[in-house]
Amino acid sequence: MNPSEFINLPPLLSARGSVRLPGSKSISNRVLLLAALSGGTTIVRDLLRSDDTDRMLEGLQTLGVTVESLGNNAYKVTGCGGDFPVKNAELFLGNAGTAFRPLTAALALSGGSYTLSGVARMHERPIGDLVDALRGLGADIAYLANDGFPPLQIKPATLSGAASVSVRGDVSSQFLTALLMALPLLGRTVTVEVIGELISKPYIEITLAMMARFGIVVLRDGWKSFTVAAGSRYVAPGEIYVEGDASSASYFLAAGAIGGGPVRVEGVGRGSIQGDVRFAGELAKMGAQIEMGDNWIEARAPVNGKLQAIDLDCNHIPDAAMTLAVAALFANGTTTLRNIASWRVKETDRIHAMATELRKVGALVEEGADYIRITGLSSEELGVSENRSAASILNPQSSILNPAAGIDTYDDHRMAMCFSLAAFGNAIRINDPRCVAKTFPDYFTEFAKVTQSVPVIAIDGPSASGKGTVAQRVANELGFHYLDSGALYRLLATAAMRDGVALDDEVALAGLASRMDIVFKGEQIWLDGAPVGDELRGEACAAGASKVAALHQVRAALLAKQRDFRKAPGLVTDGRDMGSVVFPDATLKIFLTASAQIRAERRYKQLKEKGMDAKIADLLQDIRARDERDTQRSAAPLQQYPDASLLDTTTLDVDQAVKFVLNGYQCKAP
Ligand SMILES: O=C(O)C1=C[C@@H](OP(=O)(O)O)[C@@H](O)[C@H](O)C1
Ligand SMILES: C=C(OP(=O)(O)O)C(=O)O
Repeated sequence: MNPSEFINLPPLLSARGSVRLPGSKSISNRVLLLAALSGGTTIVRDLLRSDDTDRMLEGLQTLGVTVESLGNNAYKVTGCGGDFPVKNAELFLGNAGTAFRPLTAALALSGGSYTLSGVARMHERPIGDLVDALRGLGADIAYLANDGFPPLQIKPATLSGAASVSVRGDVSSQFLTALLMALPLLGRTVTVEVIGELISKPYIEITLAMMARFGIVVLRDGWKSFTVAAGSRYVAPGEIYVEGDASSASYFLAAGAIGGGPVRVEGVGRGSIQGDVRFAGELAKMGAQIEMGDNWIEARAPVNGKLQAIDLDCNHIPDAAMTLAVAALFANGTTTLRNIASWRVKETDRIHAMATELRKVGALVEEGADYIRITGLSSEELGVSENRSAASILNPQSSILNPAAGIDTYDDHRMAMCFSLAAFGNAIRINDPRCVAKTFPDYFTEFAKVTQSVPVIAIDGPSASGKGTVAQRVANELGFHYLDSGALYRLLATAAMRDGVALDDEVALAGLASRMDIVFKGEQIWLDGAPVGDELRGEACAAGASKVAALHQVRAALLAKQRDFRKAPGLVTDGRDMGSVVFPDATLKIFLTASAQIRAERRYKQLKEKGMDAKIADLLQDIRARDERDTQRSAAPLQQYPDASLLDTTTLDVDQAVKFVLNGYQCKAP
């Protein structure tokens, strides 16, 4: 992992489309292990390829199990009937709970010498309850560092012959899963008694369903005890398909609910054995419209457009519940997610991580030992109009607007995936996005395919080309926001002179630049709530603007400021580097120009109308000199980029130019 990497997500307007889900992590790793423990070969299709499943695949191969890739995520596993050929090995299992816990149990009962280790965080994730249970069966397991935690040393042992064993169920269900999957190796009847309230119950259902596919029916008394009968042997099912991952589905379903939808996920549905499909029902409680088929689920925004807060016991969906926490940002009211103590011992302390990062985007968060309570900033609370989409509702003062900040992901794939949804509020930076590789390496590519960013029409061009007039008119026609980027440096100079900030105090100027509240309304510009008049065009202001524009931190702050104007439903902006530097992903880029002669004539007419005196020849000379400077400068020189359409207005009037831009946008609109 490289924590210095990040991905910048643009502000999102909407979500629609369809995603084929990668295979379920929980099913993939169970199937691989059970296939290895079986006699015979198993063809596994649609297996998840990710860090967690790679750790299981490597582990099995180290143990001497033959796994052959057939291409297209299909694998042939030749089982060893529970007798691993390699009796002495060191396994590195990363941070994969579904590899570490089940392999610990299987190896503890299989008569070899093994050490099992993982990443640093894995060595902080508890395993004591499982080790205690295995020791109850006579297994020889030692802690190599801290008691109760990996790394572990397993040695051959004389197993006890006990008919029953107890395991605690209130820290992780993976301990019970691991025991159940390993018990058939003993060849005799053993009953597992569960001590304490079993958490994450649906994962036990997955375990039982997979064991059944490999020929072993576990007898059960509710959630209290489970019996594996003597003579139970895993039998390879021949061919097995892995369902799509229901936890991974949650991000796309939430995107549909927040961003309008419909967003469809393919690979899980009504027929799924994964508990996380119930996430869809919980999203429906927030108002989302959900439809479900046997192998697909589709989500849309609520009929009235607004998600509602919920108060929910999330013990049955510990992983997908994280997605609800971020969806809560976009809901009216306060959402409480309860009974999630297990979040504290997963990839990171997820309650703390979630609370910290949600606060960065402006949410009010209360964190408890086993709950999290989130108040998002709903449109109602901000008093913005009804027809505004969920976008732009986040707190404009939040620290995430500082370009140097970003959402930290704590090496937790779900933190990264969850916070991609916050882009429906504002542009967002996600740090260390590659941590998604734990379960979904292509996540951000897939997410980009079903989300549409807030559109930007970027109009660049030389001075006096009339681009400002055209841009304002286009913004009015479309009901979009408007940004006159050239005015920003002059506004900063004005604000600095107003506040007595020295024009060479880089740090103070950059702070002022990010604090300035600027509104463009038709021809009028408002700075911090007051209209700015002709002083913006004055000599003092122009000189101040050129001084502040030379300062690096000011340019960075103003870059962020310009990007903040990108709010739903869209932005029209004019300047010199809008399409090339500020909004390189603009929906439509126009290079608007006219001959120098016609620009001089237009400027002359403008000045005349204002009662000012001028000479066309002088104006023409000025314009030529300015063109020369703008095209020759080293920082973002003025030029038509290959992805911008040329709009030469030499022979066009304003109406015709506006029409050209609107037509161009029609063809490209999201
Ligand atoms: O058995 C499984 O496949 C899993 C069980 C759950 O863990 P806990 O039982 O520790 O909650 C879940 O969070 C994890 O991602 C996968
Ligand atoms: C808790 C998780 O992983 P693990 O299987 O490592 O427990 C998870 O994927 O959210």
